[in-house]
Amino acid sequence: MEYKTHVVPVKKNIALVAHDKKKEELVEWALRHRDELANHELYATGTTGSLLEKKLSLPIKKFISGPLGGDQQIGALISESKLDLLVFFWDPFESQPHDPDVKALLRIAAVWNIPVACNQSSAEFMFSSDMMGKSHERKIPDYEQYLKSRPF
Ligand SMILES: O=C(CO)COP(=O)(O)O
Repeated sequence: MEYKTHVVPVKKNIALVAHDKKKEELVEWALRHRDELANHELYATGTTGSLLEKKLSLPIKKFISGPLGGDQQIGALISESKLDLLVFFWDPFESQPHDPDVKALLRIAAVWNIPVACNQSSAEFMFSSDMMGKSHERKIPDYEQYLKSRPF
């Protein structure tokens, strides 16, 4: 795969997602980082977004609920380079009816090389990075080159 450079702005597009038994942890983390979150554009799956909006009193662009396709909507934005960070507290102890969608979201985040925080400590690391407060660069797949490399 050939890569090219994508410039991520200071004001980042951040997706926030948590499975039901992880929602409390995400809310607790988000409340501690409310001031930083307020500097960015926030996105979330339906239920997570409604809960965070209530607790944080910050505007959040809400997709539909995860089991109905919200993970896939977030994945679609990642593949268009419209999301810069993913905070996804997924539940390692519960299988989900939409496990294939969860796996697909994590895969597409890896393909497009976006930082993913899967729990409180990785989210702490992410938000303590000095990259949070400035523009930075990220390598993303070069789609034009990819097409040229196809044998058809
Ligand atoms: O299921 C989810 C992520 O896989 C989250 O969906 P909700 O935010 O709607 O609960």
